[in-house]
Amino acid sequence: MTTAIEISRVSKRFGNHTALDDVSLTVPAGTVFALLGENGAGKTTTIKLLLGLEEADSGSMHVLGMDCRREAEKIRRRVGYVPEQPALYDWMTASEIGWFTAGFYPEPYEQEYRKLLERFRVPVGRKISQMSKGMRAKVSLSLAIAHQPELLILDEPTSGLDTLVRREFLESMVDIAAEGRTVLLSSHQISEVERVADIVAIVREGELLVVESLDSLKCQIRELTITMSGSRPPELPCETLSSRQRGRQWQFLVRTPENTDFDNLTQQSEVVAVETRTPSLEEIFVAYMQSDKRASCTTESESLTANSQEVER
Ligand SMILES: Nc1ncnc2c1ncn2[C@@H]1O[C@H](COP(=O)(O)OP(=O)(O)OP(=O)(O)O)[C@@H](O)[C@H]1O
Repeated sequence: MTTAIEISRVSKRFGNHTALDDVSLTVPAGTVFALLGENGAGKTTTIKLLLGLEEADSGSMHVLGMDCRREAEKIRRRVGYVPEQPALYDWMTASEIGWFTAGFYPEPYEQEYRKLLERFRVPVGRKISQMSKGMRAKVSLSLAIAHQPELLILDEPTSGLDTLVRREFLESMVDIAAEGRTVLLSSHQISEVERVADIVAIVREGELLVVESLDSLKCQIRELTITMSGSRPPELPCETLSSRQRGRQWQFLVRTPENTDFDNLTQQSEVVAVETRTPSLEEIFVAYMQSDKRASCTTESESLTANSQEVER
């Protein structure tokens, strides 16, 4: 397994506020890796540290084998980055901004950029100031990928874009990963992430709660709806991420080994019926946000390694 990003025990504080707290994770090359978290969770901070735009207080970070502190400039040359609010020169046309940016990269940057504008149907002669939000986003993405970076980092790439543009963006990410390149994506649009991500990391207030392949998360997390004849809650033989009671019905999101058979729960006294369902990524995300316990990252990184090998195959 080759590694695109390696973050080891990184912490970052802004004054008294801890933006990242002892975060470690590995992004295998050729995957779409999604960083999920609520506002202020530390997603943008992670991205800025990776690009050397901020410096970590402790720990180490490597991108494509390069040290984020010492080799930031080299990293920025090899990585494509679409920030949350791309800063584009408003007075330039789409074509001019491509010509200008081409000066920083080897050929055939401009040619590739023009092909991308054509694919995204962006009018090349239109000034950035006269473009819609979606068109600007497409220009940003084209600028970020025209040098065919091995790693593309996108911070909230689809927020505020319409469904069709969002779909185009997501399809480009899948295409990029299919070519063996890596995409790191920070997002609030969880249902979209579910369509494209291979690996998901959930961050809450600077803490990494889980990092795992999406397939494995979806195999191991189940929603259980248990109907009881009395008021006592059922006893569960597994880790509970969230629970909710409505009268005599209990709903749990639980984490269990794959293929756990819950039928034998009906042997417990007062258990009348047990139903199971695979939750959506959004439901899993909400459960982690509401869980008060920090999940064991050691176990999960172990399973991540196993699952990344699965992804590679
Ligand atoms: N330059 C800074 N100075 C002070 N505090 C900062 C700075 N940058 C980020 N923070 C704080 O660090 C925390 C993490 O911010 P960050 O921008 O990484 O969150 P985020 O997950 O990207 O949020 P969002 O989804 O809203 O963009 C927040 O509490 C934020 O206020």
